[in-house]
Amino acid sequence: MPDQNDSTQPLIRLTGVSQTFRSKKGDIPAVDDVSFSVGPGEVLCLVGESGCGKTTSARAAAGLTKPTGGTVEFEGKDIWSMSKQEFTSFRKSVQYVHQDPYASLNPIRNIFKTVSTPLRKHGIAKNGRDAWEQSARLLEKVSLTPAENYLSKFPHQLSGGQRQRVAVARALSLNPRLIIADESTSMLDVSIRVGMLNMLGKLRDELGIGFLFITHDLAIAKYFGWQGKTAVMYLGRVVEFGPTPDVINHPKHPYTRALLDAVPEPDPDLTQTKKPGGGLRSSEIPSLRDLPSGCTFHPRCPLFEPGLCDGISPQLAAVSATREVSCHVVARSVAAESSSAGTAT
Ligand SMILES: Nc1ncnc2c1ncn2[C@@H]1O[C@H](COP(=O)(O)OP(=O)(O)OP(=O)(O)O)[C@@H](O)[C@H]1O
Repeated sequence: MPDQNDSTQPLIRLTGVSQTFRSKKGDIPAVDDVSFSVGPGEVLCLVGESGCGKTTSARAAAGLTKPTGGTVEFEGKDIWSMSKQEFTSFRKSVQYVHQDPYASLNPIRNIFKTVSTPLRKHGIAKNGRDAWEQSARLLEKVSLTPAENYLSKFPHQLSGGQRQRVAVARALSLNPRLIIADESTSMLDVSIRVGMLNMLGKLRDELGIGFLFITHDLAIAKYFGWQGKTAVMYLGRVVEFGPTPDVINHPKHPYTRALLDAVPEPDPDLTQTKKPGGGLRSSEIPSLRDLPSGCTFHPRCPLFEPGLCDGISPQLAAVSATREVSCHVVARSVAAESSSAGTAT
């Protein structure tokens, strides 16, 4: 059963997941052959430009859409082969916190009603008084204190940061094992963002909640996912994967380097990684309906080699014990480095 804690399995595992949307103008391969997993208390950041398939992958992980290919497992069990009861239990265990809390909170429901509805619906709160007390405790967990000051308020009476905390409190009401946070801090001011990220980090540490954290901003991945892993996505595919410090301090894929170059902030660690040549040949993102041949990044890539990169599609492959990169040129130079190291010894 998904509610039971099986520590040998990751919470969520996507294997070869693809999602093609049908449209009148043609198919849209939004996600192609994406694999990743997140365990209890772990953080995986999915990073990439708008439209690269982060939300589509996250929605597949949450069971909100059934992918057109591949499998999604929760604690080792294929979610699309689960019984109705198991699927309901899985959906409680994996909670999605949306980008825009104002859009996801019902404006005519006060905060008590917002937070207590799942408690009542799933029989977690026995009666009105219990629902009030549990809702207050949930608000305290997200540092909205004293909770009594917030329970009777409506979303429009709260700041953006406070609304986002209410959305997290509502997600916590079902004791989730995994939270999918989709750009959940992008609409907030920097100081409020940091407070929110610290609060999410506390939930990860204290409650052992796993996080799939979706962001276009590598600086946010660095802050929240430093002890976790980062997968960089481009046009529906993962192009680089590894421990966050390695990906950020030693980016290998030219797209990851370009994303780091685009981080507009005086962070000395990130600035140090900006290397000449990380700049793109083109700023234009190709259409998913008309993907470039070979490596789909080749029209923008500073390492582009005609005949190789526009001819063969690279696979995401291990370049070290912990890193995977999808790039012909990087794979070749890693292979050359290891063979010359082998010759030297
Ligand atoms: N239901 C849908 N029908 C058709 N196309 C879709 C649908 N959902 C997403 N897409 C398309 O799939 C692609 C990937 O979208 P997705 O929202 O997953 O990207 P994203 O990386 O999360 O972007 P953003 O950061 O802007 O949210 C986009 O081109 C998008 O327009």
